[in-house]
Amino acid sequence: MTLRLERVSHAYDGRPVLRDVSAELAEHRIGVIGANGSGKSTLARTLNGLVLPDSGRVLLDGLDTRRHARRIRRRVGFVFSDASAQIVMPTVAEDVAVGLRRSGLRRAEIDARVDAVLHRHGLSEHRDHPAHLLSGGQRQMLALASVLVTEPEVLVCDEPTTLLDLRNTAVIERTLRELPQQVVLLTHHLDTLSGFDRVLVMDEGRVVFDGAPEAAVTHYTALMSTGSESPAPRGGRP
Ligand SMILES: Nc1ncnc2c1ncn2[C@@H]1O[C@H](COP(=O)(O)OP(=O)(O)OP(=O)(O)O)[C@@H](O)[C@H]1O
Repeated sequence: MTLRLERVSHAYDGRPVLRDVSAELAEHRIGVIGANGSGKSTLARTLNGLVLPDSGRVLLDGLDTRRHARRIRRRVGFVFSDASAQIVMPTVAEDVAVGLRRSGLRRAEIDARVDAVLHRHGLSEHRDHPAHLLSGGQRQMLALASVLVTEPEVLVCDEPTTLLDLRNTAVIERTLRELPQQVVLLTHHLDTLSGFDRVLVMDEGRVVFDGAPEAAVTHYTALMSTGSESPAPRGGRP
C-alpha cells in the first residue's frame, strides 16, 4: 500500500503553498514537520483528496485522488487537530457509528464494532454521553475512534495533540504508536518522532529534508534558527 505524490503543486488565491512535491510514502510511521504555514496541512489534505492539487497527482496504489476521492477516503482516514470540528453526532456511540452508516453492515454488527472501538480507546463508560461534554483529551480520542472504526489502511493525523495537555498528548501519542496501520503524523512535538521510520521537513511548500527523525529534527532546528532574526536563547524564555 503506497501513497505517491507526483510533482504536486497547489496555490490558494494565487499564492503557492505546495511547490512541486514528489514523494512515495510507504513506511509504517512517517512524520511531517515544518514552520507554521509551510504547507503541511495542505500536503496532508491532498493524501485523501480533501485538497485536489492544482497540478501533479496523488495516487493511492495507482488510484488518483482526482477520480477516486471517495474510494480513497475509505482507505485513508484523517484526524484533525480540533476534534470538536470532527464530532458530528450527539452521543459518543452515535458519533463513532456514523462512519459505518454506508458500510452495509447490519445494526448488530455496527453496534459490536462501535463497542469494541470504544472499549479499546477507554471510552466505554461514555458510550451514551453527549460528545460535547467530554474533556479535550476524550474528544480527541473520540475523533480518533470514529475514524479507526472504519478500519482505514492509513491514518493521516494533522497535529492531533496541539490542543491537549501533556498527559493526554502522551495517551494519544501512545495510541498512534501502537496502531497496526500506516500513520502519517503532522506535529510540532518533535519528541514524538523518535522511533519513526521517516520524517519529512517542509519549508515554504517544499520538502527540504526527508530522512531519519534525528537528522530531520536537526535540519528543522537549524532552519528555524537561520530563518529567525533574533533566535530565542536556548532553554529559556526571551
Ligand atoms: N483554505 C485555504 N484558503 C486560503 N489559504 C489557505 C487555506 N488553507 C491554508 N491556507 C494558507 O496556506 C498556507 C499553508 O497552510 P497550511 O495549513 O498548509 O500550513 P501548515 O504548515 O499546516 O501550518 P500550521 O503549522 O500553522 O498548521 C498558509 O499561509 C495558510 O494561511
